[in-house]
Amino acid sequence: MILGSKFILNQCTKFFKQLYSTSLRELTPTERLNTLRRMALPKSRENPVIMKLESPEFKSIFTQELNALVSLFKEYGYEIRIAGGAVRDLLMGIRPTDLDFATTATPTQMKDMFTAEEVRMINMNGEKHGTITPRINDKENFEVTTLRIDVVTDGRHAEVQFTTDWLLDALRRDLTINSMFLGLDGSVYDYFFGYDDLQKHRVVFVGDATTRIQEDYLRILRYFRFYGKIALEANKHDEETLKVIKENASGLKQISGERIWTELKKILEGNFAGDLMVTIVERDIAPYIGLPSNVNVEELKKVWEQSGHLKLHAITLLSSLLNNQDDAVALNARFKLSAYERDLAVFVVEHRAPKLHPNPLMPYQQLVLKSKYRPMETKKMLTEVLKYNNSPYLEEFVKWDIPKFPVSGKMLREQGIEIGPVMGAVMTKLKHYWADNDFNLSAEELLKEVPVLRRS
Ligand SMILES: Nc1ccn([C@@H]2O[C@H](COP(=O)(O)OP(=O)(O)OP(=O)(O)O)[C@@H](O)[C@H]2O)c(=O)n1
Ligand SMILES: [Mg+2]
Repeated sequence: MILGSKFILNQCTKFFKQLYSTSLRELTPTERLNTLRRMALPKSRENPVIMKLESPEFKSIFTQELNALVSLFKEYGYEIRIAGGAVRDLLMGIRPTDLDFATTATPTQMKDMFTAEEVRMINMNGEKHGTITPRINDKENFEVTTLRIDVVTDGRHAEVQFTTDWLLDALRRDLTINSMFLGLDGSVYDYFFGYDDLQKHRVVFVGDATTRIQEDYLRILRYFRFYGKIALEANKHDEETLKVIKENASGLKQISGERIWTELKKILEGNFAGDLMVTIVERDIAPYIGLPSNVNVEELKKVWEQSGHLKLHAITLLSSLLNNQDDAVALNARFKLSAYERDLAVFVVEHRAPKLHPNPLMPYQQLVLKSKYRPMETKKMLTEVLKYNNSPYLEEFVKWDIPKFPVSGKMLREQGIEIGPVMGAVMTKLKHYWADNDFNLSAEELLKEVPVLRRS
């Protein structure tokens, strides 16, 4: 029985590969749809409606505006359903953050309909790929995308053909768990056993994994992100999927650093982040996403094991792979990090080596006042450093209030120092002196040092 189903699966996979070796582009539009459908059928469910959803999360998505949108499509005789991520989330009992809609109406049909009904449409950039965004009652926007197949993909951009076949739109999606539709009456349409995979906590591509990945190489990272989201155990990957991922990893080179970082960050913030990063490194994916070729995977393993429970910032965990500050600078060049993320990467690498002092927190407290960043920001970054090291003093450091520097500008003016660069320089030196003396000096004691510091 098991052998039998494996045989069928292999045959299907062969068939998929054969088809994609002759480009879809060479076929006529009708031939394309027919061929894809023929290919998909053996892997799909005969009756796609698997249940009726009635959960409170589902009910909570209905607003007056959504009801108006749905009535409009009904009136004009077009089908509309919720698609992809939101269906997955609802089936997991999660209220989705955003809803994507799919429809049998073409973009032109939608435009005609909304124009006739005097519904404003915004952001027409998506039209080429089938997306129209009506704004209902001047209150709520809905992204509605025409069912489509991807005719040509270069791994980043798609040339699309519209269709009214729901199965084919499901087939072009990345993972089975992301390929379901939800009718507004609660009917769940699941062509590729996404619900079964969700229940089994399995992350697998729709149809042929190679094809799905080559349509958009970012899907490699999406695989790991969704693994973190739905799997129950750290390292229970489908070996065949990992093999295909490894074979295609070099395609990630052509994906923009910003897109990679958006995805990678979510992996680093999710479940099993450290384990997933280890897999990413061990399957030789790291160099293609802009990580150094000689990443320190042992350090990552150590940090994950000791500090994984501490909710590390994505950058903190990622920094464990970096060998030095140059690596952090290179990472920023590829990922276009935010200013804080960039500073944090450099800072963690610079300060992660334990600092020895009879009073273990003192070097960190001193640094808060002495670093080039503002004290609050330095404290935040140092908290990450202490988490990185799973320091027993973490809690104490977080609770520590940054002491108020006792000397004011007015006091310095009374010492004959003019407002301006000289005062700034003296103030900084005084602050360092104060920190170096463990914050124990009073204003008078500090002011005594002014003439000395002025000369130095
Ligand atoms: N590279 C991609 C990106 C998206 N999709 C499809 O488009 C849907 C919406 O994409 P997106 O919003 O990026 O992801 P979600 O699955 O909705 O996840 P999230 O909750 O993070 O938004 C996905 O569910 C999937 O069906 C895809 O097939 N391939
Ligand atoms: Mg989404």
